[in-house]
Amino acid sequence: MKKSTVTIKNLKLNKENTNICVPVLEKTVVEAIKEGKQAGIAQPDLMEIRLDLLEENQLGNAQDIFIALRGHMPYLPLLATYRSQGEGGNGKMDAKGVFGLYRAIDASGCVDMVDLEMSWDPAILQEGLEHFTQKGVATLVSYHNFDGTPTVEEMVNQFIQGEQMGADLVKIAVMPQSPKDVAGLFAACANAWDVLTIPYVGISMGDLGKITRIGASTFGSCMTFAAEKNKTSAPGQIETTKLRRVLEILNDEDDTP
Ligand SMILES: O=C1C[C@@](O)(C(=O)O)C[C@@H](O)[C@@H]1O
Repeated sequence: MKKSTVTIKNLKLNKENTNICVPVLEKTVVEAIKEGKQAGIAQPDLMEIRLDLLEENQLGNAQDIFIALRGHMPYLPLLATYRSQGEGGNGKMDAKGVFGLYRAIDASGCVDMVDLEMSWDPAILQEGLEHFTQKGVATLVSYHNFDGTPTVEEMVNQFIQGEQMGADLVKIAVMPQSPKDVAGLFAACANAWDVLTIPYVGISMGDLGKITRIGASTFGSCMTFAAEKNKTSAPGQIETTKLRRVLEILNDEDDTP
């Protein structure tokens, strides 16, 4: 059953609310715990642990990051992401390996959401979606293109595909080559507003696309990725506290003179 709002703890993910997600990008479990606690001070709405950036010998203990951060910030939803090299990350494992890693980490009981790439082997992607749905872990199906921006129609189709696969949320992050591409991403989100039931995330990356990290709230994108100072996981990310301020100005109904 498709839901228009995904609720995790006090967080509501839907097109009426834009939430700030801050990624943790460290090489070791110890550093990731330290950085996660530090990033939590700016009070993001969600935290993403980028497992693909951990050194390989750290992956066996990756669940300790989730356990420690849950203990430190019990209210904060945690997203597990292993971004493959093909989609702009550092991950070398195939979909089967990533599914296994997510399952191992989920044994901690501290994972609220997992990122599954649309480019995964379809059978494993389906298995992953069913497995985590059954476990009550939210599934975010994602598509990234660091080279360019597909047509509006293609992006809308990707949103629709994510919903049809049975994901709880769907995300696309694309690279603009022109202002027209940025407008295209906004157009795809505006269309998703009408045709999609599940919550969605749309990002146009780089300096050119920065406006989409702010304008997300106007176009129904339920999540925008921010960064700790000098710790961006993708080009164009804005610092958490600065982004929060801008979103507050945009969303403050009493602020119009
Ligand atoms: O998918 C995304 C979005 C992102 O690529 C961005 O552009 O903000 C950043 C990644 O950490 C995250 O997994």
